[in-house]
Amino acid sequence: MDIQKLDIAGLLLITPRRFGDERGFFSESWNRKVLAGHGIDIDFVQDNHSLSKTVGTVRGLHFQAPPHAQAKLVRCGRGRLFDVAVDARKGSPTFGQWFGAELSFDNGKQLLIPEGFLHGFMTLEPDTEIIYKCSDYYAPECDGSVRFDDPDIGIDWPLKDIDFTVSAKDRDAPSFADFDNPFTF
Ligand SMILES: Cc1cn([C@H]2C[C@H](O)[C@@H](COP(=O)(O)OP(=O)(O)O[C@H]3O[C@@H](C)C(=O)[C@@H](O)[C@H]3O)O2)c(=O)[nH]c1=O
Repeated sequence: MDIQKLDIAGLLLITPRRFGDERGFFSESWNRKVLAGHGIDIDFVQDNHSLSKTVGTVRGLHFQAPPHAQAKLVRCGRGRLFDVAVDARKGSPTFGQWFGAELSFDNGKQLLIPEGFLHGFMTLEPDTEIIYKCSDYYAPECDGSVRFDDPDIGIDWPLKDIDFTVSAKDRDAPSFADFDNPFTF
């Protein structure tokens, strides 16, 4: 398992080893002990799985506020997506900065996102599936979102001149400057 620390403290890009043979491959998609050996011991309690039918579907930027903040371990089950985490921790030296990575079925990469980040993604292929572990249960009363195309964050989304598929909630999300930010570093 290759574990790469990123420039924003707490974010990790993880590439599990794949054991290929004539049947296909085998891979450990999460191993608590291995991550604990790198100082990250997260008690994941919920797994999420969603399918996005069209290219250019955007979900996010989302977070859950304390006391139900969530760390997430994100991977792509089918297709290809651009996954993004935004540092929303007030006082963080990288506050407001974002990191994005292509996660695909083929590359098997995973993004580990601690509490205090906004998370979102854009699909790059039809029928793309995302699967992610969460460290707290869904708590709709703590659910929040920020506009995915907020100019203050300035995410360089890979697809530009297409009609994005976005939920009504995400279309009407507040800006990064205006959202009720519960996170500190
Ligand atoms: C997130 C979530 C949603 N739901 C329900 C609520 C709603 O009726 C339906 C669809 O919810 P949403 O529109 O919020 O789904 P979606 O836009 O896919 O929301 C997700 O986006 C990504 C980027 C994240 O990081 C996740 O934490 C989550 O916020 O599913 C649950 O039952 N449990 C959950 O954990």
